[in-house]
Amino acid sequence: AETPASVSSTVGTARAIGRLGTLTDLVIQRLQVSDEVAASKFGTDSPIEDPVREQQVLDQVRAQAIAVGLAPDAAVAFFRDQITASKIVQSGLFALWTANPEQAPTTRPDLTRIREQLDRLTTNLLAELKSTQHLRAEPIPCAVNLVLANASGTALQRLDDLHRQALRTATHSVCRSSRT
Ligand SMILES: O=C(O)C(=O)C[C@]1(C(=O)O)C=C[C@@H](O)C=C1
Repeated sequence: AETPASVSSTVGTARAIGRLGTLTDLVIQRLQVSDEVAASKFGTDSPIEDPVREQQVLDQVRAQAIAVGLAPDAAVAFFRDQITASKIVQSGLFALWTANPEQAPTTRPDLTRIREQLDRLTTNLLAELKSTQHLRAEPIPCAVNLVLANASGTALQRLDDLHRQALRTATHSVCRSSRT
């Protein structure tokens, strides 16, 4: 039988299953970073929605998509979903922390640092969109792999209802976003 230590180290390195596993892991990481974004803003004057930053993210996506040979409009659409999903997580956590102040974060992470993390995830997500583009153009294999990756990623990362809902929003166009 495995000891608790080996179980937790297995979980720590566990990866979502299948050909969309890495993409799904990166999408989940971005949602988990959104918890940090929420913690950086909660109890401050900074609103969840920052249209100027959103435009910066999407401009960066468009430029990098062209550079790696992805259809820029499809890449931008995928990242609009990632931003929507981030706002779902942030609003859900704000509501939770407002109703249950004892669960609110006690330290406030630096948003500039967190955005650097998000920028690195943008690059990694675009690379993964590129390396899955042929699979994503095939509707049935894509759908099968997406279900597998989402189910395994949800279980391995023990996502709660809020993050599951965000994951669905974040991945709903994965099997269409390879269109040129
Ligand atoms: O950078 C932020 O302030 C975030 O909240 C993250 C993020 C994103 O997902 O990239 C989400 C919502 C904001 O409108 C801008 C950007």
